[in-house]
Amino acid sequence: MPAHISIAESPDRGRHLVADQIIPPGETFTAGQSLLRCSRCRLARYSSREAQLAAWKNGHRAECSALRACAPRMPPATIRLAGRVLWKSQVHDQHHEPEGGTYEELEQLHSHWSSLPDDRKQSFAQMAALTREYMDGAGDQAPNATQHDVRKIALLIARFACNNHTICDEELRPIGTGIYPKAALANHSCTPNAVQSFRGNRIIFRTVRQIRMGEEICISYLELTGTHAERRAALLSSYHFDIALQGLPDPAASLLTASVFQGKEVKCRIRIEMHTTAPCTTDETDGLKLGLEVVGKPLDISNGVMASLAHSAASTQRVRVEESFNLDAQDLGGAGPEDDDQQGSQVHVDVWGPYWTGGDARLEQAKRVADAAASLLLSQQQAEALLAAQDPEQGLRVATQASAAGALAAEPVLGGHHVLRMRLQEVLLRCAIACGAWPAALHAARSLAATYHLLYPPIWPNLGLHKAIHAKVAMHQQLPAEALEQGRAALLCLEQVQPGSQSLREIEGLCHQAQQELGPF
Ligand SMILES: C[S@@+](CC[C@H](N)C(=O)[O-])C[C@H]1O[C@@H](n2cnc3c(N)ncnc32)[C@H](O)[C@@H]1O
Repeated sequence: MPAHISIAESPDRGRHLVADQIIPPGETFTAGQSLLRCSRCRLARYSSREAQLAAWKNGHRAECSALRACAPRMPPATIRLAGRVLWKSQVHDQHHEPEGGTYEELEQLHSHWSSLPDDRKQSFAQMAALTREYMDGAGDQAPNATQHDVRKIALLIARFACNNHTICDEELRPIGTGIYPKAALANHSCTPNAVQSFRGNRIIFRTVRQIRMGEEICISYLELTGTHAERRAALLSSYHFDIALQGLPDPAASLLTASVFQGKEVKCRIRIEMHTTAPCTTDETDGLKLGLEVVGKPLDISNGVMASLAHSAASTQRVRVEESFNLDAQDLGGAGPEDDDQQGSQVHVDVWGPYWTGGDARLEQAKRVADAAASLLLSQQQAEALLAAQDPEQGLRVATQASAAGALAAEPVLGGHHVLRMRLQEVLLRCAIACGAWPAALHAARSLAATYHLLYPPIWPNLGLHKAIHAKVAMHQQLPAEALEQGRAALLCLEQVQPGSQSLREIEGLCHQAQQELGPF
């Protein structure tokens, strides 16, 4: 661990990383090269002859025999990774402790075995049996049965499930998975103050805002544009902890779900997510009782915002509604952004709305929302399928039609920043780029920029990459001023989270070209 970061432990969050001093934004620290890595390639790749020799000594010799024994088939990534870990654990090099962590450190990580449902236990046990079979293929290199019994391997695979990192390239495309026992000590937050990136098989953490002394360093285990419900379900099923219990009021006692974001540029952002829940009390005024709270502080929301909340708060048991709003500081009363500690952080507000209990008018509205949401979802799925089938033109047609239908509706039921609209625009953008439809791509890039601004922290890799794409598309459309503006914004972001990357160099070149086209003035 770097000198200014230590490991702490608490009953509710387990072990976690804590800053021992103020850490400025953009600071990097490596949590090590992977003890083991599965690159999903056919053959292991090495950066140098020394690395190759070291890997041979560290277990690749056995791995190579096992891989040859099952060729031309290739074991799944998890099984290969488990094999690598176990072969490597047999080699005890007393002079060299792997930078990423030791096998002993790996064994201390959570497996959550006792809380796993039986079908998951069974599936891990099956994978363990297959790992054993694969490892036996190494012949005289195979581990002996007592060293690596199936139960032990199943526990190891369960540990992978809640500690692995997905290794991504610079464009954030997944290229493999790795286990990093030291980096695995970083806990999750939906308002992370650090982000992980990869250079080769090395994992690097970067701070995305200033971290106070004593503050926990957290990354996000998930894509941040996922809805609260999606994030909650994924964290519960894969990582066995519940974000609903963290700083949120008891769902049974409140009515809607939202997250308020506070940042420097946009003072406050509110993200509303609707869930259907068991019917609960409503007040006499409009059938809606808002139980809003910002991490324990009461939230005083103005009437105008209450009206917008009420407007979006239509839901049925089938459909979840999520929208993002810009709020002025005064809308947030006592929870305004003057508190410096809250700058750039996201504050959750829980609001639950059993709208179907509100009489015929509410039911009618809920039905319209459900129909609009279902149509957006269906079009998005169709466009994704067409893109995957190498037919981006058709995908673009489907997505454009659905997008236009929503925009042209006399009274759009779902707002412009609705999560389903965002997902439709994402596939529309990919289709448009794939078939060179630059005007459509530019339109989608602009509309996504507005939504991403509400959902991501100001410094975040996905945001930087989107601005880079927006800049490239604007350049294609011969709009150098827009390309320069977006390119510079992308540079500001990527310099902090991906310094030295190829994308960064490309955008520097693009900004230079846009500047030249604009001329000296
Ligand atoms: C990758 S490990 C992080 C290190 C872990 N705390 C430990 O003690 O080994 C993931 C596990 O940490 C715990 N965890 C991570 N983030 C958490 C959070 N925000 N709240 C509670 N527990 C969390 C969960 O048990 C999760 O399965």
